[in-house]
Amino acid sequence: MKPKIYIDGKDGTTGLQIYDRLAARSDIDLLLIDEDKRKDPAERKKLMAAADIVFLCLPDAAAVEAVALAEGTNARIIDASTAHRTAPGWVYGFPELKKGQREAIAKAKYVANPGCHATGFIAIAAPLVQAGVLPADADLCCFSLTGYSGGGKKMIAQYEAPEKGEALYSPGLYGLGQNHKHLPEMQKICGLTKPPVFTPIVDDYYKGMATTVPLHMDQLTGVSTLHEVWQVLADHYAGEKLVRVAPEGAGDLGGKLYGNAKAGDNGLTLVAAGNDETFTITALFDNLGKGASGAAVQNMNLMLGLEETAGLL
Ligand SMILES: NC(=O)C1=CN([C@@H]2O[C@H](COP(=O)(O)OP(=O)(O)OC[C@H]3O[C@@H](n4cnc5c(N)ncnc54)[C@H](OP(=O)(O)O)[C@@H]3O)[C@@H](O)[C@H]2O)C=CC1
Ligand SMILES: CC(=O)N[C@@H](CCC(=O)OP(=O)(O)O)C(=O)O
Repeated sequence: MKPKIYIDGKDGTTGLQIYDRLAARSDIDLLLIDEDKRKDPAERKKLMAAADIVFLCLPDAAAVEAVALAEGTNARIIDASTAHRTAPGWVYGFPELKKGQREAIAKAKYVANPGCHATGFIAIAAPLVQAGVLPADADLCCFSLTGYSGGGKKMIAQYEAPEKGEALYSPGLYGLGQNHKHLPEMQKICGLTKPPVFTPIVDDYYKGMATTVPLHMDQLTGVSTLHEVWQVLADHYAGEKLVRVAPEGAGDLGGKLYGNAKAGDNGLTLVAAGNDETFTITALFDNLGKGASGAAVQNMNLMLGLEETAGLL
């Protein structure tokens, strides 16, 4: 029997993108809810009870309610929201994080899919902390560009309104109170003692992210060249199919990194550029790919014992 999958919130930005990645697959059965009942708790519960895996693509509060709704069923849950990413009993859905992470995801009942900005930051900082190169108490900064689809249907409507305000044609810095909802997972999953100073920036393009951590070499221990830092990342991600480390420098990319470089892709590319004193490491990916829906499908594949990249390459 094919595994049964239900996407709660299928008509939202993340839900639709998961649907797009699964609709043509013949190795799973998608359970679809009647359009007029998509917010009806009783009907949603019925589909959850029939499903092996439920994706939650809902606002945080609705995701918490949905988990309660699924209680008592055999459904395993992949939550795309921020609600459970640092919650006990949930496995963080970033398989490349460390040894044993994919096995933990494969067995989990509850998987929290990473935040989009958090995905970029963690892809950079976690391997450096694990290798002992980046001290856990480092004072870090991070800035992160995202397309407007990162804000879901409401933000998409604002940016695509025919008479949008002049400001929306230019990059917008937000989270200036240092209270962005991804900060707790950025700190905890990397094993840092304090959060980075974080500047997310949304701009007038649909999708794609460039998340950057600038570093001074004297913040690191046991390394003295950019090449050695690059090597730590290259070793960590050796053999990975969805995360790759680009050759050192931004040369291959014409010396410039664009926020939409990986739009439409499910992978993530790390670029280390600069010199042996000051440098940046940037994660390029799609907020709707490795930053949300692609990652969610990768986690589903692992949980079902299927090829991890099925439907993603
Ligand atoms: N967009 C992105 O790049 C990313 C999003 N996420 C997270 O994924 C989750 C979904 O975000 P996103 O897809 O962008 O948001 P959207 O607003 O685009 O979609 C949310 C969907 O949930 C539906 N919904 C809301 N409340 C309920 C409810 N009680 N029962 C059933 N359905 C409900 C909405 O219905 P309606 O259509 O009527 O509004 C909508 O279709 C969020 O938690 C977000 O933080 C995570 C990573 C990246
Ligand atoms: C442009 C924009 O507003 N983006 C959202 C990120 C969306 C996202 O990643 O949501 P999760 O926290 O559920 O992962 C933000 O920064 O809040």
